[in-house]
Amino acid sequence: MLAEVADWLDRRSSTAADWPAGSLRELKGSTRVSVVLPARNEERTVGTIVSAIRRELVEGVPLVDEIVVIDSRSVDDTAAVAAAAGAKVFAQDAILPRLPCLSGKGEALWKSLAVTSGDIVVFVDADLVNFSSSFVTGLLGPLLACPEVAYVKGCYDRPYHGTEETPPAGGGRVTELVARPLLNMHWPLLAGVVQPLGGEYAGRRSLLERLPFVTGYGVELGLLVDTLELAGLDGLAQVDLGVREHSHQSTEALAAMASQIMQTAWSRLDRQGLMMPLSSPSPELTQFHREENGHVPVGRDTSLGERPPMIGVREYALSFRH
Ligand SMILES: O=c1ccn([C@@H]2O[C@H](COP(=O)(O)OP(=O)(O)O[C@H]3O[C@H](CO)[C@@H](O)[C@H](O)[C@H]3O)[C@@H](O)[C@H]2O)c(=O)[nH]1
Ligand SMILES: O=C(O)[C@H](O)COP(=O)(O)O
Repeated sequence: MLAEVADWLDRRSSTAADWPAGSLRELKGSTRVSVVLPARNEERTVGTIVSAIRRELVEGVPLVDEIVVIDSRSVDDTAAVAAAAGAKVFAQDAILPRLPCLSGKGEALWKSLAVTSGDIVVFVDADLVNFSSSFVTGLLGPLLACPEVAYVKGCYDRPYHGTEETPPAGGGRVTELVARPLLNMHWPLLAGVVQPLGGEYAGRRSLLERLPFVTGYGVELGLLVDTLELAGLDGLAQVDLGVREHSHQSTEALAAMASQIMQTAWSRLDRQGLMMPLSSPSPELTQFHREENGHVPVGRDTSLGERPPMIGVREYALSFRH
């Protein structure tokens, strides 16, 4: 690990316990805070998360000014459950309706910037099964306390199939097998980020609106690399949020996520002119299903788009805000 990274870890690490809600109230002053949950078919978990934030950080210690759920083409009751719990709910495809609709989590996050008004935007996945409002306060702490910090990434332990004999660990398969090796290879300054793909992070609007967002699952890697470029390592902070449990996708589905993350890394390297002699990566992923007659190839499209910095569409976005 580079000496700068060790130094950054010393200076820019904290834990959620360092930022109790009461202590943030004064630091918040007139800063507006939005919490955004991107949600696709999360009716089982989204209500509990929204309710906890509303109860503890809107009605309790007033730190959060709005809770927004971006309904990402759910076919279940996500939107109704989130609204009943007290969130403002927007259908992803109804935001900025004059733009062609793209799909994916990154698209949901990018569009959230058009319908929220917080100076700070906190992103929380809607599939967490052990959510605590300290996830939000932990992410807010460094941003409210330290003007040089523009982006805060959560980190945690990630249980996966834990049993009594084996301690619960081993989650974050794409993180460990794809994202971390990629970052260490090409962006060693980001080697200190414990959970580069984690869905819980917060940023200042002034930064987020200047960043492009890839539309799919590459969004976290893209934001991290682009934040490093725009704000420098010192613009980033990391907060230990404890333990995170979420619903796991199949290995087959995670291969598509891995493909999108690699395409995002490629696009950032290409932007620096490093990939010039190589042809663009193919977004087609061939996987295999075992059938009676052997392994049958199945093609999966893992292509993803990219939205420009929201600041470029700000005027249009403002006219859409409620
Ligand atoms: O098209 C989509 C897909 C997902 N989601 C939501 O995004 C969140 C995370 O998606 P999920 O499918 O649960 O991703 P994970 O398997 O948990 O993937 C991890 O790695 C991804 C890639 O970096 C990150 O985007 C995730 O936040 C992180 O938890 C959840 O609330 C989803 O409902 C959408 O809103 N739209
Ligand atoms: O971040 C990741 O690597 C993916 O979300 C997969 O996580 P899991 O291995 O815990 O399901």
